[in-house]
Amino acid sequence: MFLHGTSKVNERNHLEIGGVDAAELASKYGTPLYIYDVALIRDRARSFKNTFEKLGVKAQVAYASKAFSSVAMFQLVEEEGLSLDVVSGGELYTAVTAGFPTERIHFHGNNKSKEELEMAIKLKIGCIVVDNFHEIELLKELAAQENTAVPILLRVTPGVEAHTHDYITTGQEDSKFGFDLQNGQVERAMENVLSSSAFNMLGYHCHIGSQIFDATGFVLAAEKIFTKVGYWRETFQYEPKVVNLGGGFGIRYTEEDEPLPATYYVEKIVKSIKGHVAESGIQMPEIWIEPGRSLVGDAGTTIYSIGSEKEVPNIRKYVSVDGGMSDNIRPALYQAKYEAALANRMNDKNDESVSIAGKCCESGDMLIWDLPLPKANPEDLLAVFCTGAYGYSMSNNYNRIPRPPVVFAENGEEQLVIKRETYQDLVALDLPLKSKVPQS
Ligand SMILES: Cc1ncc(COP(=O)(O)O)c(C=O)c1O
Ligand SMILES: N[C@@H](CCCC[NH3+])C(=O)O
Repeated sequence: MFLHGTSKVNERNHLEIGGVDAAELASKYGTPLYIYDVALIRDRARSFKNTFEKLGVKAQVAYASKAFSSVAMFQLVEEEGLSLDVVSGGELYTAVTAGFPTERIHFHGNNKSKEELEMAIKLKIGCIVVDNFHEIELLKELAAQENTAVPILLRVTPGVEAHTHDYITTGQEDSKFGFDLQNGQVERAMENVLSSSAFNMLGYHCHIGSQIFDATGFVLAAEKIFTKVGYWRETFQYEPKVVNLGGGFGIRYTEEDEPLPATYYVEKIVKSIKGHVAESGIQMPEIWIEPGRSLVGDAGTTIYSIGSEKEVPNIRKYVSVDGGMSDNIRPALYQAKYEAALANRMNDKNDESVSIAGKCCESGDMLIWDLPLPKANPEDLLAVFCTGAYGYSMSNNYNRIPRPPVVFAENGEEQLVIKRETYQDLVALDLPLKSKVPQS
């Protein structure tokens, strides 16, 4: 078992996060429950920011809010001086509700609606990351309507294969995202955008994928963009003020994962871009990045109660918990692996190997296969580590299971930042049937 950030085992043999006893939080708020180690999030944020500062590079670190978005989370991001990447009207609305400075918001997405774009323009957000030709046309219309020039980055697909799960790689040539670097799409987009008063083109964006464990892909993506920068300058008399290399920095879910510190990625990216800048003779652009998982992933822990068990003789023992793919779809979607321990019996000896089943009506709702664990009893608590990214944000109401609450813990204090959904919430949008069975 390995613990992250401020997590430790306290004198009661319980898991403690941010100085707060996780078992006590479970009894106060019920299970399942997500707990975030706020100090760890701050630490990660500062590490990205400070490295850029030390290297003397103008930068923006934008939290990719799809990893975990909530009003309190966005306020924490604002406190730490990061920018914010949103991908939908809903994330944008949450940011506004949190009072997040709109000029530090960047808007992504491969199919933003006209309404979403209008909302973003009216809010005067920092930039829209333009993904495709349809979006260029929508933005022209809206810019004219609002009588403004929209700050944009062009999302470029660099043709770089990130070594990660197929569903979370995005920079390869065959991708739904962005303008292809290889086949003239970027030039067509630039021609269009640079000749229009609707846009203030800040530069280029690319994102090669997620849960990546080396800097090579980022360096390669920068190289692919900069190979063309000279040509673009000649053709369009255009130099980027910003180069955004996206997110995707990997974290340690299990002992097999070997993540690199934020400093390493940032140093490699900055070194590579400085080299290209010197070679091409352009002004040093600002460097932007968009970490999501690496800011919040290992700061989150989910606490479940143990329930039923089933022994399949000579094959395996299933132990079920009171959540599952409704609060963590990653094992089912990406075969993602997690570590876990009994939160109320942390240092007890492991007696057996069990497989942790969720409570959803799906055979594929398995959270962890073959987990070494002490013999668990109903009402013991299972802590699944590293659920801070794409856990709550991808949670759902399958089987009409209410979403769990979220608690922030820091310096021995806790605060509830998202309430547990209720059964009333589940039916709040439902309307009764109008029609009646025809009478014969
Ligand atoms: C455009 C973009 N930026 C940033 C991210 C954040 O990625 P991660 O959470 O892996 O850092 C994503 C998600 O993969 C993304 O699609
Ligand atoms: N949701 C994914 C990552 C994709 C992020 C969005 N581009 C995960 O849980 O790993």
